[in-house]
Amino acid sequence: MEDPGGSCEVTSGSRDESSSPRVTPPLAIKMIKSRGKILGVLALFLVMVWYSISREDSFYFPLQENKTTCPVGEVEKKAAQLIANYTRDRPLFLQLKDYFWVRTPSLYELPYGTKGSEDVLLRLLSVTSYAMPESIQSLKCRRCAVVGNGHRLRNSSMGETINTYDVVIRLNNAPVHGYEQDVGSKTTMRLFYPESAHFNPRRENDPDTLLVLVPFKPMDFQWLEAILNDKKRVRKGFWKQPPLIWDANPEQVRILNPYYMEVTAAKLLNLPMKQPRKVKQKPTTGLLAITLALHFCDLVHIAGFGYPDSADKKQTIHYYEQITLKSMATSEHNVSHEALAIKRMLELGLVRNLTYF
Ligand SMILES: CC(=O)N[C@H]1[C@H]([C@H](O)[C@H](O)CO)O[C@](OP(=O)(O)OC[C@H]2O[C@@H](n3ccc(N)nc3=O)[C@H](O)[C@@H]2O)(C(=O)O)C[C@@H]1O
Ligand SMILES: CO[C@@H]1[C@H](O)[C@@H](O)[C@H](O[C@H]2[C@H](O)[C@@H](NC(C)=O)[C@H](OCc3ccccc3)O[C@@H]2CO)O[C@@H]1CO
Repeated sequence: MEDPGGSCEVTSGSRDESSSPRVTPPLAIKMIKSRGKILGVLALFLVMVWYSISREDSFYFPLQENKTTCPVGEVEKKAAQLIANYTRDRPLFLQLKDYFWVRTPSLYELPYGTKGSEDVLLRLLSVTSYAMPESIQSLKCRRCAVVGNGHRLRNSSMGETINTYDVVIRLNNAPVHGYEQDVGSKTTMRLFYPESAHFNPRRENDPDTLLVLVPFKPMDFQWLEAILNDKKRVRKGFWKQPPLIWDANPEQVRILNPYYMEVTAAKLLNLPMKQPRKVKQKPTTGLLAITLALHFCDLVHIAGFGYPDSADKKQTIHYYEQITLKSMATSEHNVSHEALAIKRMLELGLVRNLTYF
């Protein structure tokens, strides 16, 4: 008889092994085919799970983990293995009381301490705030994403994922406007120094973004004071012209505690706190931001970190502009040394990477 379905398959039967091959009815064929598909999908899923687990920088399931788990205490435990004398007791931002009432003398000058800058700080801290906003401080789980400015964010479609974190830390003048699909739009904190301040801060930040000044030299305080108190701007002493008009809400401005620069340099990069004049080396703002997150967050994921190979002269380094490693020739950073520090963090499971590294 002709197969009504028109496509009979010949299989080896199990009921009558000795007789000639059995003709399988169409329903059974469909079932076998769909079972095959299910098995295929399952196998693919298992491969993805295996791949995700085998790489410390899981990127298949960041959303789920980010949404459902709060690994309370894990960052502290692992960070203590990497950072000697690790403590969460130090305030993230400089506070007026340290310069007004107590005047705790700092051991170091900028960028590792505030020695010698007390007076300008007193003036600055009386016009800025220093507390962490309650909305951030009281988060049940501080899931943080630190977004580096690296080119590997370009066409990454990471924006939606990045926006799901409770705290999103961005750096310097890296734009979000026009890049939302790849880098997201939420910005909880932005770390910057005068030379890296965006000329249009309102466009690239949320109204409640904390604009965190990272002070590298005393002039950085002078710049902020002149802006906030509308004093005469000083043009000399900067390695690149910072904005002369900077339209930011003073209530959103904070000053980073140089303690975190000290920890990054001394504990993660083993840099001496006092360097000879000629051998100047300092951490990048990105590594500093990761250090900060390790002292504040319950979970730290990073994206957009990683420089091209030093031999690669053509590869652009940022997701938003066409410049190469050449632009960093006088930057005073050791990016391969930093890459090792980040790799150690990834290996420890202290941070996870949303892009590749
Ligand atoms: C010419 C120059 O001085 N460039 C420096 C720029 C520049 O001053 C600002 O972009 C403002 O224009 O700033 C730096 O950094 P930059 O602003 O380039 O990037 C911020 C942080 O992202 C990480 N990054 C960036 C690019 C890349 N391919 N891989 C990365 O991992 C780094 O951790 C980096 O810190 C800085 O502040 O650290 C470091 C750069 O050396
Ligand atoms: C996190 O560091 C920031 C950036 O990534 C660095 O490249 C930049 O380095 C500059 C360095 O800070 C400058 N030193 C001083 C004391 O200002 C150095 O100055 C040399 C100079 C001076 C005048 C005109 C041009 C160059 O220039 C470095 C950049 O080439 O520091 C950033 C934080 O400020």
